[in-house]
Amino acid sequence: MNQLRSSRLPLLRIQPGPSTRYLRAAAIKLQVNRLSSLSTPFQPPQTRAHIERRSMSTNRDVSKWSDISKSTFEADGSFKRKPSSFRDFIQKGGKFEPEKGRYHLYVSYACPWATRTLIVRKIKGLEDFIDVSVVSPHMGAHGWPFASADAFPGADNDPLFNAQHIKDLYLRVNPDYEGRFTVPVLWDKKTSTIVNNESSEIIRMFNSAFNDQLPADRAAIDLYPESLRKEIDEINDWVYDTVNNGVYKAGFATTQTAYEAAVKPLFESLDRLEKILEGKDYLVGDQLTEADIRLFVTIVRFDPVYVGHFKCNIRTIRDGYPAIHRWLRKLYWNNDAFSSTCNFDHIKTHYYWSHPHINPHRIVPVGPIPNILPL
Ligand SMILES: N[C@@H](CCC(=O)N[C@@H](CS)C(=O)NCC(=O)O)C(=O)O
Repeated sequence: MNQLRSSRLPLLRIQPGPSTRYLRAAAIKLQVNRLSSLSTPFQPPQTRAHIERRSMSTNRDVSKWSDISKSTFEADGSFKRKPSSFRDFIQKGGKFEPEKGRYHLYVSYACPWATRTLIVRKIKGLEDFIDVSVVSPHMGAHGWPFASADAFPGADNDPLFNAQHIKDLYLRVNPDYEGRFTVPVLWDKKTSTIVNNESSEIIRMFNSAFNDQLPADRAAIDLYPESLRKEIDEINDWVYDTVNNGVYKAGFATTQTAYEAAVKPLFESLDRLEKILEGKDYLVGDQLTEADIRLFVTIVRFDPVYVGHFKCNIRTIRDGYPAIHRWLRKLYWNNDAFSSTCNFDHIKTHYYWSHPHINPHRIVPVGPIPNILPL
């Protein structure tokens, strides 16, 4: 009782009534619980920075960046993608040396940008060099959750910190981080930081940084060969703007004008790609390059998601673009790097569930059946 009296806890006031005895017992139990949590005997010493970091990452309201339904759009109703924030490189002699097992890749199977990195990791045979964790496709108010927060089939827990969401990793690196909590994230276990969160740069690193340590046949695979760089850069440029990002610009537009300003160039670019791919297996030269990988991740999502969810419905790939369709199916059915990294359940669930501002009832359409046609 002495302890009770000396505590600063306000005593609960209980009005007399039929269940007074039950309430009084509950109130005493509550006081005791509060006291025992106050008198925890030993707390491991923590640095001030540690305490601040923890409280910043847990208490600060970051929903403006984590919750896509709170996104603010441009005044003209258009969607503008912000540049990625972490732009370091894995390279010999640099801050981030190419070392087997040092780096961890956080991805979503739903995300086209993240899937680029999975495809290149597989093509280059880097599975033993860089381990991967997959988030749940339900990107909600806190952004991307790990399985511990949302046990979706195929999702993983965070093996490094048991983080509940991708945002926890960003805030661990920088408690003041102001930006979107995107995947992919390439994480350095040695210095506990994010090396890079820009897929176009991660795939370049995977293409060459580990070559010295890879078997000769894998090291020889070059998805960005010197002789084709100019052509690859040129095609990447307009494909990024009008196709990869074009589907998002159409889907996230909040005015008719902004929507049409995105959907028309998108289909003009598909028409252009159709011509390029007539009688060809690859976009640039006669070999698989990063240009194919960067386009593939958008095209494989096109009929199952972008046609309906993002209103990119002037034509479908399967009915409107025979050359693109053949190129898509050849990559998917003939190369395991493309099919094994493609999870249509995660893809469809993510888009239709995660954008309630577009699809308020979160109903996932059943079709198209099948998601991708046989060759
Ligand atoms: N430029 C980045 C874009 C990555 C990106 O936007 N990822 C999306 C998923 S497809 C994301 O994580 N969005 C979370 C958000 O915006 O809150 C890259 O290519 O790596």
